[in-house]
Amino acid sequence: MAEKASSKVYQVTALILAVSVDLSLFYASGFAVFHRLLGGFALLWLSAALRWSAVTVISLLLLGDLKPLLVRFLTAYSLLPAVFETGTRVLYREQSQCGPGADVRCWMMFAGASLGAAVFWEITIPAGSNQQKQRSRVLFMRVVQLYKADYRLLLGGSVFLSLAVICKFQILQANDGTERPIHRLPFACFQAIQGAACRGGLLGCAINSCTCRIKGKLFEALTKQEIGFFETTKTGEIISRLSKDATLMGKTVGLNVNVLLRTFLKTMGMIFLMMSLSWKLTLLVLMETPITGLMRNIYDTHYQRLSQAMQDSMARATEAVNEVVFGIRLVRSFSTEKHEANRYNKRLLEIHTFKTQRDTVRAVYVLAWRVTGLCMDVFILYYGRIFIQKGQMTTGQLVSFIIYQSNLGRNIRTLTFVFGNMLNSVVAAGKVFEYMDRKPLVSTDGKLKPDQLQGKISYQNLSFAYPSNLSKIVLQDFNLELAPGQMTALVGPSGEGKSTCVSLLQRLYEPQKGEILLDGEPLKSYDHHFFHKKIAVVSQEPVLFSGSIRDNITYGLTDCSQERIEEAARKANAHDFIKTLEKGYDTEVGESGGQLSKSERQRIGIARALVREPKVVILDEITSSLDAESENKVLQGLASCPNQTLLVIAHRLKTIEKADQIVVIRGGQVEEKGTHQELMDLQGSYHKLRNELFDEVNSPQ
Ligand SMILES: Nc1ncnc2c1ncn2[C@@H]1O[C@H](COP(=O)(O)OP(=O)(O)OP(=O)(O)O)[C@@H](O)[C@H]1O
Repeated sequence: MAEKASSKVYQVTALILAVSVDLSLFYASGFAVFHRLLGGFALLWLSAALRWSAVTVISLLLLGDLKPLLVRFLTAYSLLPAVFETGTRVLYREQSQCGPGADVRCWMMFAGASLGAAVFWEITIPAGSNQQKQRSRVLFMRVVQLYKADYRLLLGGSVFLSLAVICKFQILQANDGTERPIHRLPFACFQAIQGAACRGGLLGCAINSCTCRIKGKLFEALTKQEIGFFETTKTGEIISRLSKDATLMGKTVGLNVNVLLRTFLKTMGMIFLMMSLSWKLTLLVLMETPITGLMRNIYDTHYQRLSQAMQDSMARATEAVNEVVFGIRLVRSFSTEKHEANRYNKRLLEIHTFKTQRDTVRAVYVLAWRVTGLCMDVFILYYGRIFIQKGQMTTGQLVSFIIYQSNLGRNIRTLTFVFGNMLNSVVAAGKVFEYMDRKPLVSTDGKLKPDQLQGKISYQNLSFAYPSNLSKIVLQDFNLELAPGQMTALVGPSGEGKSTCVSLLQRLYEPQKGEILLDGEPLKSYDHHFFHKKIAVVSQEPVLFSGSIRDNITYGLTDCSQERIEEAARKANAHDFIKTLEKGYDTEVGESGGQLSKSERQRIGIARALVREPKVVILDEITSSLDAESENKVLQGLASCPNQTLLVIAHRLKTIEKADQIVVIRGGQVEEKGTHQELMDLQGSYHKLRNELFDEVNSPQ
């Protein structure tokens, strides 16, 4: 306690000492300058340097470590009096009121101004933003690289841009009331319009072309991601990156850089013209820039936050619509129309709230921005009048200056706006590149493509949890062998890991421990296309894409003869029903195969798997949509390919009994395995399970 109190006393004493030393130095430097002890500016700046050293050393002694904001404050605070005095003497050839005879009001004014400047600096260029800047630069250069293919369009656009800017100046100069040739005005106008139109057209083409390229690349990268990625990333976010962020990113170079460059050139030209009329008024006008920059910065932060929140709500609203459209049968049969309408209204209200907040922020910003512009106009008129009275300017020059200034004001506002936009587009580019650069956790760069494949599968000490729920171990030390040419049936209670075994064999996920071998080689060492041609899967609900039956059967294959298609369809027991259709194999299946029955979709799914002549066939509960006869025919068809390894998840007793090996899975492990007879004799899990299934099948409804 006593220690704390003494430390407080020490700090207060040190602070008083620091302020006293600084005030003494402040007055001493004023006194020395006043009496010209060392002569003019040299002394002014020497005393400023001395003050800076003194306050820095004292602050270091007091605090031990100086934060960047404090360093900025101390620097501004020590140097400001010297800057102010030098400026007044050079510009007005007189001493400022805060010169040698300065009083404590000046001291406080400098302290306040320095604090304001340091805080402004901190907000606009925060300390530690170097890393961020470096990253933005790298991202920007990467976007520029993407524009490489459109360099001709960009080059043409830049030429027309320069032309338009030059002509605009000619127009302004011809109009500013000074003695410049007016007869060239119509030509300059024509050139400016032509330049602007051609520039817009060419750059627009470049933007569109680059945006398409970005979207294409992003989509390609997305399709390579593992399933876990899609399970852990929101659909709305993926769609937002593909649509909004990719579009924003495409505009980075083509639009923002173009506007930035054009406005920058115009601004520079305007400043030059204004300087030639009155450099003092020009400096006054330029003081608006940091203020509008700061306002824009604050506005951007809030606007982006609210826009993001609004987009998230929009994605949720779209999701709600999608769910209802896809599940309209369920909605109707549970009569939840009102409930769904309320749910959607709630989402709309959320969007509306964020939109209102965002618009309010925009309105406040526009108001502040207009008030700043108005204040600047008043200042210009006030000082302009003074300069006219002093004979430093003519009325004509002031009018010309005001014309330029209104142009400059517009340009400065455009510059801050485009700069903000550019930062946004670089942030968007960062998000897009994050997906483009993402390496899928399930790699697809294996090279192995053996001429002969037996189809022997071994699960070795496999442990696995789904990426969306890593805490729940689904398979643990799982070991299993599937022999070539044999049929293995996976059975077990629901939710014990049967489908997970299949997903891992398809390489939809990567196990956390252990691995699966195909003919003694890890699955990941096989070439991606080769592997998926050799392992075919038919799932419970096969997905069909819109197109013909033929397109769906040959999905992903480039050359596939009609005989091969028909043979696969026969094995899948699909050929007969396809032949009865008016257009046969050219019949359109509709969106997601909606024009076919569940069983027909299933059989086309089986034909699609078999046409690839795979070595390993996986049937994941196909019995749920096939009747016993169809399933029998499918299994017979599969039996006609004796070398195929068949893995079946089934609940139908007859299917299971036929298997060469039956594996009971419970708790993510193999509990029992053997033939039907062996397991029945064992009187264990399988026996019990079978009795349960038998009871289910025979129970009176
Ligand atoms: N994509 C997923 N993300 C997270 N957990 C999952 C996922 N898929 C399945 N699970 C969980 O993993 C466990 C095993 O599921 P799996 O689908 O492999 O069981 P199953 O034996 O095939 O069941 P069923 O016979 O009902 O199809 C379940 O507890 C399930 O909740």
